[in-house]
Amino acid sequence: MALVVQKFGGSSVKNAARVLEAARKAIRAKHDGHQVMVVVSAQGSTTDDLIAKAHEISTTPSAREMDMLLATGEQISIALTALAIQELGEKAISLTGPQIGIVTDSTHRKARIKKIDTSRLVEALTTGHIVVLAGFQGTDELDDITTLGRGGSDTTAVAVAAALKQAGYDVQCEIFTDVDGVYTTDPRIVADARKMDAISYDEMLEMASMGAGVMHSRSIEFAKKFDVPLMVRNAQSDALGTWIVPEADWMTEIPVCGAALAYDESRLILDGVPDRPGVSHKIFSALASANIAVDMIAQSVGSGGKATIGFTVINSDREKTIKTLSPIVTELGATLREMGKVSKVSIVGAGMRTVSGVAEKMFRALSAEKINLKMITTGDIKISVLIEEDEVAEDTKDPGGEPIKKAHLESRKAVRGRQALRAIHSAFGLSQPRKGAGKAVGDFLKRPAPLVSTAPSDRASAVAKLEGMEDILVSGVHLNSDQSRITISDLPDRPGNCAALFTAIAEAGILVDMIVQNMTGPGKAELSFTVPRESLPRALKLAQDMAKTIDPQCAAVGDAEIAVLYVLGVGMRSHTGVAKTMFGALADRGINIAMINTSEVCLGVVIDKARGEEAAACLKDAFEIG
Ligand SMILES: Nc1ncnc2c1ncn2[C@@H]1O[C@H](COP(=O)(O)OP(=O)(O)O)[C@@H](O)[C@H]1O
Ligand SMILES: N[C@@H](CC(=O)OP(=O)(O)O)C(=O)O
Repeated sequence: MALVVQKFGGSSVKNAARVLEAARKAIRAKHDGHQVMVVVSAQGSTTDDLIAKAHEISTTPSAREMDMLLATGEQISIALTALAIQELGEKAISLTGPQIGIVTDSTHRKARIKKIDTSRLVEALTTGHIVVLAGFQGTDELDDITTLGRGGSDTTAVAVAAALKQAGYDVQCEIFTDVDGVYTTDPRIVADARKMDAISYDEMLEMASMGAGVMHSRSIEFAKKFDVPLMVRNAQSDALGTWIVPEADWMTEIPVCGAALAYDESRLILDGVPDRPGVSHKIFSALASANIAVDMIAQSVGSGGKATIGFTVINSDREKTIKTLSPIVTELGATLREMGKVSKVSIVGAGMRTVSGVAEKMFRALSAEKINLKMITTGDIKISVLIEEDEVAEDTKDPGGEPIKKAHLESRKAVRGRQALRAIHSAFGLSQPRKGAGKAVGDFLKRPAPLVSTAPSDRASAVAKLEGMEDILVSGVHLNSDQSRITISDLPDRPGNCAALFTAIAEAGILVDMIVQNMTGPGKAELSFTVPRESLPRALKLAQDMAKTIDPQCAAVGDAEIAVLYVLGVGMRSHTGVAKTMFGALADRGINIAMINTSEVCLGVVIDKARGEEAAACLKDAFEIG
């Protein structure tokens, strides 16, 4: 007998008929001989509607009261779902997050889970109930209600599954939604997006944090950390969905597995920043302390002792970011400006680590659509570009006349972003299946299952293990001293430059690692990228020739004296403390950061080669890695 945790998203409980369908699925799993837990979200667009209600009263509602309000959405769903199960003849009990003891920190509206007490759940399961738990909510140490951030019910489901796995249950977690699984990209935007059989934890983590709204990125952190098998599937069919599993060799054969669009980010630019050690730390540690996760960071190399730092934050953090940075901007004698509406398009794939020409293919596809890249950053297994949007509102009516989430309506306004997503999806042939997926999924499922043990003593030790379950997980620090960097400054801000340059580099068979492009002034961009040191002379010559062709004003310079330092783990970007610790440790030793890359599985910085070993050692100390 296994324990099945089924999560039904807002779309899957949006009305009575859907609630009854969800109830039937839960009952079927019970009749198949499993113990069943159901985690539900608020119905349809309820959370959006509640937010709108609050805004009718206050433009700046307090986060604590918002949590009190938003948690009610899920409370309605659990009662209705439990009633539906009872109506269909099975035993069910509904429970809120606070009732079962999901304890979080006090960061209202994006609280992190600190621990889960499984005793009430175990008791209800043991007495034969289908337990219906409210997603997205918990309670802090003051007993105040908290919520986990938009889409947070996935995180509740996987966290509870992880906790019950620690308590000895053979757990499987199913995320029911309104699509058949995880697609190569949002199927609402790209008609030939393909459902994947399987995707790795890291790939899904990046896809989710880059905008694939089908999963909440933090839920994947739990799944990876606690080895919870996860399947995303359709609430209205019995078809198998997509398994999210550990990385396997076949996944790296194709460089890109998916693409994502995010349209809820703001881009901020800091001009005239003094180019000296500790400045990045000052800026990003202030943001981290305010719990603001910075996404793309592009820091130009700088001239005359001044650098430009561009970065993005989600729109809801925009005002807080400006407020937090204002005193620092004054102190540094810098200026802070904003760019208009932007979209971010990203490609993700574990194979990207080793295959060359990926960036080139992406840039070429975008150039063919005459899409201008305002900012570029790369991560271990992803590349993101920022695109300026025209301020055009598209049709915002839902075709089915059903209540629709604001996020889905917003996506329709990202006209250039959607165009870019389609171009990239087609360039990488993503509608074609990845080889080897079927067999690999089969192998994964043959893993031995843990024995069920619910003895009270085991439960106590399991609860102890869960203390700090959402703490940062840094698994390693890696130094690469074999890279060199090329910087092209004064690039005219127009489509096609990056495509031309990286085509030449890819044709020469040179593997590009980090890429950062930033706007440095009106109509001017600066592009930096790293290549293996032995390829520097060839890559530099190509870059210089290309720079001259693009504009005689453009100059390319090479720097062989760099080292690239990576901090690896999960949740590297969204746990703001990682960047803070990293920049802080380097700043304390007066080590200057020349380039920064962020992603969920890796934070990378370029530093002076002479200080590489020392920097690696200080980061190992800072993260307590032996
Ligand atoms: N790569 C992707 N694969 C599948 N769905 C995606 C992807 N990217 C975005 N989506 C969108 O995510 C939606 C499901 O998420 P959401 O509306 O939050 O569902 P739920 O209410 O079930 O939590 C899908 O309808 C789809 O439009
Ligand atoms: N109701 C919350 C939490 C959630 O996870 O919703 P869904 O599973 O429908 O994305 C929200 O809308 O953010």
